[in-house]
Parts: sequence; C-alpha cells; structure tokens
Amino acid sequence: MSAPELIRIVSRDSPMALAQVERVRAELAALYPNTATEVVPVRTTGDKWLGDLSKVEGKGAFTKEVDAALLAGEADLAVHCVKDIPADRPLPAGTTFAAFLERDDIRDALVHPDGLTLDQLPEGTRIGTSSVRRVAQLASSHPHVTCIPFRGNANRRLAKLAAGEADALLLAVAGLHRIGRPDVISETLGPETMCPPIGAGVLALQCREGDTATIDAVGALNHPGTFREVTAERMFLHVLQGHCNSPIAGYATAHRNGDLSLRACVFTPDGKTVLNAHEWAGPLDPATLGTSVAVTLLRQGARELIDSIAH
Ligand SMILES: NCc1[nH]cc(CCC(=O)O)c1CC(=O)O
Repeated sequence: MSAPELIRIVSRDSPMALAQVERVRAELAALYPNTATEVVPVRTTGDKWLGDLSKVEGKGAFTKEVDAALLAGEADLAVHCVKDIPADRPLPAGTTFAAFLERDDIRDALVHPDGLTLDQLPEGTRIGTSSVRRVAQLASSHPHVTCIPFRGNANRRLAKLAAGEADALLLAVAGLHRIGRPDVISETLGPETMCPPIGAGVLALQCREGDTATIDAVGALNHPGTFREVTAERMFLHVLQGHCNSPIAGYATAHRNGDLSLRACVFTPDGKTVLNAHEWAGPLDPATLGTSVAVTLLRQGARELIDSIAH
C-alpha cells in the first residue's frame, strides 16, 4: 500500500495529548518508514475554560477546535481520547473514525500524597474531581469523603494537589502513564469500585471522510477487539442520550472466544440510586449489545433519572 508522504496530526496541546500523538507517530513510523508526520497542536475550549464545563458547551469542549482544524484541511488526522468525544450525536459532519488503537488500562487511580488507599481516607478528605461519574460513585461507596471541583489537565491537577488545594485526586491510570507519572498512584481502583467512563483508555484516529489515502493508511493501526468494545460502549451512550451532568459509566470487554460483554451503570448524583446492567453478546454485533444494555437501563428508569438531573 502506498501511504501519504506526509500526515499532519492535530490534537489538544496538553502534555497528555501530545504524548498520545507521539504514540500514533511511532506506530505510523513503524508501518510506513517513508511517511513523515507533523504535529499541529490546538488549544481547546475545555483547556482554556477552567470553570464548570456545563457552562460552556460541555460536550465537545475538548474536541471542537481539533475537529475544526481537521475539517479546514490544516491537518489530516485528529487524535482524540474516545472518552472526550460526545456519543449522543454523530461525529462532526465530514469526519469519520479511521481506527481505534489498542486499549490501555481502563481503571481510575487514587492519588494520595501519603499513599493512603480509598478505604483508609479519613473523614472529610477533600478529593479533587469535577467528574459527575466519580463524584456519584464516591458518594455511594465512601460518603465520608468530600469531592471538590477540580479542573485542568492532569499535570495541572497534580500541581494543585501538591500545592494543597485538595487532599487526594482521582485520575485515569492510562493518563498518568501517558504523562510519565504512574509513580503518584496510591491505589488502582477496580471497575467494581469505580466504574470507568465510556471509551476509557482508548485513542481514536479521526480523518476527513473523503481522504481515503489517509483513512486507508491509518486504518492499519486499528485494533479489532478495541473497535468492538468502543462500538458497543458508544452505541450504549448514544441510545441512553445522557447530558454532561449525568453520571454514566460502563465498559465492554472483548473476550478471547469472540464474545463481547458490556456492563453499564447510571447513578443519581448523590449515588443513592444505582441502575446496573450486564449483558453478553455472542453472535450479536457490538452495536446491538450497546443498544440492548441501554434499553435494559431505560426500562429500569434511566430516562427519568437522567432527565431529573439539572443541566
Ligand atoms: N477528561 C480528560 C481525560 N480524557 C481522557 C483521560 C484519560 C485517558 C483515557 O481514558 O484515554 C483524561 C484524564 C482523566 O480523566 O484522568
């Protein structure tokens, strides 16, 4: 296959996002030694605005400017965390997913300067997180700790923690590895303790729809098992139609025998109500599994629960 001579890659300009781009460049260089790559960093609304995300355009705050650069032809490939790509609406018109890279760790980690675990945290511990998903699950499992709003990229959050603005943080394990700081992890939380977000630990490669040369080239980086997992998870979120304040979590697992399972939860913000579903698909396609799990939660009252949360 003849790959393009040059692929310009656009992404957020945070240290984590730039590390993600370096992974993509390395994978492309290994496959296509004659293809040059260039990085086009972009600062997104989500990076500039450090207040409540629902006050700006909560959805797409980390992807909008990146997608605009792709569509304007300033770059050929956008690299996104799947977790940051809205699933309740289609991708921006004119763009398409070309690949999902092999999934990293999907778990969240507790970052506590003295190495305490979640169960060891004293009453009143201030956990810096603005994630409604993390807040709801902590309120349910560890009601004696307090979540305080905390935004900014992972490096900035670690700096704010070091400055004493919180006592501990919850951050994604994958992200901490990407910024070279797995050393700060005091406890890795299993999905039964802290259910991960849709798309956790996966990088999406997005191209312009008509750019078949780039789509074909970067498509070789796709990981089929990850593709199936992400397809099920994003269809689940699409059918559920949450908003930026609805605590929703879930993850699919592609098993070695070809089966796919999807476990998902919807919470009230106070964590007092938890809706849960876990289903398997054998011969079913991933999108059908995602739809089925969403419908199961809707039957349990997820629609009323989500709509009753202010947004
Ligand atoms: N909201 C920012 C964001 N988007 C993706 C990740 C983690 C890496 C990933 O899941 O791909 C993070 C940081 C975090 O939540 O700790």
